[in-house]
Amino acid sequence: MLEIIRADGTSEKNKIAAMRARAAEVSADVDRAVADILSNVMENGFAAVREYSLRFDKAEPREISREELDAAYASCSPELIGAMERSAANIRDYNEHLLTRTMEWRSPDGGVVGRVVRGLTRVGIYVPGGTAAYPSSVLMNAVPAKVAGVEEIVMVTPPTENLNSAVLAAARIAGVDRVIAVGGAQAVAALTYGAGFIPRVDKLVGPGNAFVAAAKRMAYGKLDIDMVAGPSEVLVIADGSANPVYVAADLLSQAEHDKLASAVLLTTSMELAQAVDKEIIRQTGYLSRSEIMEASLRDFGCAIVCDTLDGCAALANEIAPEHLEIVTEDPRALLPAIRNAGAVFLGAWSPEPLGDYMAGPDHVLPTSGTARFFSPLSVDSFLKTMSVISYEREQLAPVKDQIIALAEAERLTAHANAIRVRFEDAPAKEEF
Ligand SMILES: NC(=O)c1ccc[n+]([C@@H]2O[C@H](COP(=O)([O-])OP(=O)(O)OC[C@H]3O[C@@H](n4cnc5c(N)ncnc54)[C@H](O)[C@@H]3O)[C@@H](O)[C@H]2O)c1
Ligand SMILES: N[C@H](CO)Cc1c[nH]c[nH+]1
Ligand SMILES: [Zn+2]
Repeated sequence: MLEIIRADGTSEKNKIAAMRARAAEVSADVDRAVADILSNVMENGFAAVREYSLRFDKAEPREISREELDAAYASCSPELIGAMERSAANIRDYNEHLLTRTMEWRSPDGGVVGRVVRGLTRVGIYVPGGTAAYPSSVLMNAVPAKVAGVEEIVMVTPPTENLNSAVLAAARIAGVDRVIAVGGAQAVAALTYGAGFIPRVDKLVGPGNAFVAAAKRMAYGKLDIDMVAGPSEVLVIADGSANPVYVAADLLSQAEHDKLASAVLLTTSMELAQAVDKEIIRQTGYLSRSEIMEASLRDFGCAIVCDTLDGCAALANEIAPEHLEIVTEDPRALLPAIRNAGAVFLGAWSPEPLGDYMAGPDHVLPTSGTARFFSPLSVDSFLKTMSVISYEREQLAPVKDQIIALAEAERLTAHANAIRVRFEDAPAKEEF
């Protein structure tokens, strides 16, 4: 059941504010719990990680062996392996197109300048596994890291029944170096401080529930993070031409992730909003995770009927959703009006699950309004760059006086000296 609101300048703003307030209420409780977990692991190391793992997931943290990965791969059906290989190939191709390459060129002074690109050394990837198994998230995290040339990829995921053979096979396909069965905020803490056999990493990426998202946010500074990728969200902008069956299905596809997931319809057609509501009830009737979907639609779902598509776009930019579908007569025409979204899906044949599993762009995307400033996970998330400067005497000579003038303006005489000594009659090397 979807609450339908007619936009009048106030009602829709109140609804958005109420959804935000509800999310903030949940996250205040979560933050308190996560702060305790982080400080306990910092003080007590692996013993604390183990205690939380037993408490929340009823299992010991452990490392998965190469043999287990091979056996898991062998036990998957050829169809599933084929689907994962194709998904991995599309993610690889997409990220190879994006890859920032090392570049060197001559500056206006004639010296050589440039930027060399390096993959990060050791990266942690978080693969969720509390209420569902996510082999696709293994690929979406690890393949871009591989394209970037990361030296060591350490994957963590909760030690639950969701750590199944598809997840392990995906790790093998993507070339993950180590798989450790540990999840939640305790996994984030272990990768932040190092705990027993769980190594400290330079950067931690990947989505997770509210506990994981809060832990990453709090750990930032001790390690780098990609973004806050928490409970899933979808926002559909549709006009009267949209098929309500498809729109309802797409909203439900994200509502099923989590009771904290959000699914919102912005439309110019009251008839469509009502038809989508009916469809949601019909489709929820035969889908398996109806309890989760009903809770997320109740607390974080609604349909808002606006006067114009530009009005829909303005509201969407304010919400800054993780996924934004545009299902209108001319979807591309609305794209220039969109500024804030993790990923935009154009038209009825680009449903959100296409992006979750296959198209190539990442499904690890910013949530909770952070698409205002965060970008999707990609090869860029795993790269760093260093600049390179290489001048010869004849290129340094014409700019020496200006460097000295700048150094003297800053009263940094040693800086000026380092230039000056090169152009004075210095003692010959042998005299030292
Ligand atoms: N944004 C994205 O790119 C993206 C992609 C895939 C999934 N998701 C989201 O990831 C989330 C996956 O959540 P999940 O729960 O299935 O798996 P998860 O691995 O993120 O979280 C499970 C962990 O949460 C911890 N936990 C559970 N209850 C706790 C409590 N009361 N106190 C402390 N810790 C607790 C447990 O340790 C458990 O291991 C969903 O919200 C889904 O929407 C997001
Ligand atoms: N929609 C999720 C990102 O919010 C990603 C995902 C994985 N599997 C299915 N969906
Ligand atoms: Zn999804």
